[in-house]
Amino acid sequence: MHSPSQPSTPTLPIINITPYLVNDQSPSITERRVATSAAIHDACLNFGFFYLDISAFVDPREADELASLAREFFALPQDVKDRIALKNEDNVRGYARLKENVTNGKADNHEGIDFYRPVENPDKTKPLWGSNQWPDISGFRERYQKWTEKMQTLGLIVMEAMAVGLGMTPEEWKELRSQVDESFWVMRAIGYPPLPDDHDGFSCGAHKDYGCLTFLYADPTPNALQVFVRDPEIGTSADVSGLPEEQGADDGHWITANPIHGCVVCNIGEMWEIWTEGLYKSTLHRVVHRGSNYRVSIPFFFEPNFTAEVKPLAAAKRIKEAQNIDSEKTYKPVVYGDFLLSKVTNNFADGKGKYDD
Ligand SMILES: O=C(O)CCC(=O)C(=O)O
Ligand SMILES: [Fe+2]
Repeated sequence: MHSPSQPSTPTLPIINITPYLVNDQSPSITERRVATSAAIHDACLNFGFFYLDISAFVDPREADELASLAREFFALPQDVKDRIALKNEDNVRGYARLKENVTNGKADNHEGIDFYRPVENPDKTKPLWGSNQWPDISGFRERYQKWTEKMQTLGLIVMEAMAVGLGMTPEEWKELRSQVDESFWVMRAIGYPPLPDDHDGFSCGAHKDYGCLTFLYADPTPNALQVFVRDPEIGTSADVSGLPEEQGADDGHWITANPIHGCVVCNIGEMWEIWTEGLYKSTLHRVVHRGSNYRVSIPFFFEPNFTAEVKPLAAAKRIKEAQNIDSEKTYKPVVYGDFLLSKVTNNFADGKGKYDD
């Protein structure tokens, strides 16, 4: 029970995507779609995070299988895992050892494999332009590739639901869709051994996702993912030490986002901040896994096309004007591929990790 002086901990909304899956234009479905879109809009305004019930879209056992395959890979001897090391390729596709990635200056207590959208004419000497490296485990590549296809379809579905939530016209949605229909996606399989008490850092340090939409599947391990909820009323009770000032200045606190079977955790990345000129904010999150088991998570990052021009949307401007919301800062348009390239190259030069700004 909460004492009267303690604010109750908010929980992230659970939103079911089913109304957008059925091919039916009846008034009742339209009504349900509008309600789904309104719920996503509210979640993006208030949290930047929500649970998306996708059990009508994929069999949850498919995701469980991905986690088992990842577990099988992470259990291999170090030298076998290193055969698909990042440095064999373009430095972004492949395996990173435990503590290899650094966030906010501290080593992350996880290992992982990253896959990106395949490119035409791969050339591993060019940043981001290499080939994916697949573990030599039966069924791994096939199952993961199937997941990337499903998550790309889901990405377009959720984008459409968001377009409706923002009141976009069909023409505006068509234009936005053309910026994300060949998503330069990233998929990651992450393995988290328990965080030792004396580790100076986190399982995954606090960061915002930089792209468009993240669909995170995680195994059932509780008390691992934490989400920073802004709340100017409460003031900061959060440990934001070690964060860059622009990330640590907000008032709020950390809440735990435990996995819900049949759902992925969905959050918005910084491209949505540009599209909406800050109406939707991407939200800090981190992983603190102190349990005794080995945790596996599989985030899929649905990103804009490499050539997408990400610029403020008229629909978001209309909402801001109607509600007299001023922009706190100006959001400069970016070409997504250029943004990603400069992030990847700067980060290598500065010794920063993939989660750093
Ligand atoms: O493992 C998790 O729960 C979160 C991982 C994450 O935030 C990321 O890879 O961007
Ligand atoms: Fe993240």
